[in-house]
Amino acid sequence: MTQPSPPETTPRNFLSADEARATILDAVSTIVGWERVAVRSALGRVLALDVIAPCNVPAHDNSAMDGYAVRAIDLAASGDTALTVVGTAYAGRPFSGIVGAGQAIRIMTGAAIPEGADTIVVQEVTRREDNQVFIPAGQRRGQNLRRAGEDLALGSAALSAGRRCGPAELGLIASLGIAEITVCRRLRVAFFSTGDEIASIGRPLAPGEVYDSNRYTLFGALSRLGCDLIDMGVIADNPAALEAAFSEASQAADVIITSGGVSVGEADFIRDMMMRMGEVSFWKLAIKPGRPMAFGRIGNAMLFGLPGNPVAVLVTFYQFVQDALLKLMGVNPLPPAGLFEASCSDTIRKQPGRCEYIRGRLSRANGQISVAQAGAQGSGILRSMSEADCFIVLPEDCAGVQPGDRVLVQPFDGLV
Ligand SMILES: Nc1nc2c(c(=O)[nH]1)N[C@H]1C(S)=C(S)[C@@H](COP(=O)(O)OP(=O)(O)OC[C@H]3O[C@@H](n4cnc5c(N)ncnc54)[C@H](O)[C@@H]3O)O[C@H]1N2
Ligand code: MOO
Repeated sequence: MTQPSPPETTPRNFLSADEARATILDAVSTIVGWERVAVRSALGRVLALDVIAPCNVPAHDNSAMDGYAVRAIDLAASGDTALTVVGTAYAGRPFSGIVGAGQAIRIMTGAAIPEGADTIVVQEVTRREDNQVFIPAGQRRGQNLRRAGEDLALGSAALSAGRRCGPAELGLIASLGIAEITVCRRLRVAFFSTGDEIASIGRPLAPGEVYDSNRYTLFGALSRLGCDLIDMGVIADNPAALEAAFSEASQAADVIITSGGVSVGEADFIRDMMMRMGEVSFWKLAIKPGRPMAFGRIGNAMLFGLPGNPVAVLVTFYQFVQDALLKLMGVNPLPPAGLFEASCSDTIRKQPGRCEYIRGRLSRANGQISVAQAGAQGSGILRSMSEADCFIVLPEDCAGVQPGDRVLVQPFDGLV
């Protein structure tokens, strides 16, 4: 990996979301290491090598329809042509003879095209009388055939290295008869929460404490990416404990993600410790929520110090960390941001100068997609994050939104 060299920022020089994203992506490169896994275990994994087709798919020319396999040369230009049906071809049980002049074969979808035939006539347009079938004029030579290799040709790259396997990829690999493939090793991510006020679940809260939710949102986000997780719990604002945690994390993991203690407040231990142990820059981002963030490395591990506020954790994770993790995991190209435009049904007040990620809900009426705010937008309010199904992304220069204005929307879920 190249050394990260994030730009310096001052309170007057906030880093834009695009600059932060570009700096982070420049600083990370794919981890080294791969393993062989069975096809099903490849779900969510990233291909380390191209998958080269060891055979044609389909393996043989076959029929796309139930009907009759005929020779186009036998068919009259006008009127019906009577052909003699001399056999049947089923999927998996081919007709082994040759289709001669004036002959036809009854054929089922998926059955191999018998030798001699070059055209499939769908059964609905034909008329059958005993062993004779009448074919109307107007058939096209080669119609309703699926050619050998038309999906995947022998020797071609069926999938490229860098592709993350979803359901379609598993099916594609299986269609080639491949049982095991080579994928990048899993990314190891260590994460912990910081702060004296943060309590682990399972015990009553002492005065001034809050339950640790960040470790659970991060657990969810990281698990969905298929990372190997090293959950290091809650680390108190104590130099010795923090040093031990950062040291252990940097040796065990490719990436360290923390929450809390990156702003200018009382948690200076964490900032000092990050600075002392690694090359870390503290950024003020021109975004809301998620303004303070630390980025750099400790030893060989990349470090993302996310802000403590629970929604700020998720915003910074999805806007900056997730693509970096995907790049480290070997994903290439990275998925598009998935932004589209919708009509906003709310008034949203906003100052220019920072990009805001508003929790929104999409709806559809009369063929129009519109979006509304999903409730209170404070950066500690997880409830609206859970009720939202998208971010409304208001760019830096936006000075507010009126009902009916077009806004950019980033949906949380893709279809596949
Ligand atoms: N004078 C300034 N104060 C603050 C600024 C600033 O620029 N100047 N930025 C504000 C913003 S914006 C954020 S975000 C926070 C981030 O600060 P920290 O990263 O140092 O986070 P903490 O102070 O530790 O915590 C903030 C908030 O979040 C709660 N928290 C922390 N960890 C968890 C957890 N694991 N689970 C649930 N809740 C958590 C914590 O109790 C605080 O309420 O700073 C602002 N202040
Ligand atoms: O920017 Mo802070 O991350 O709003 O809460």
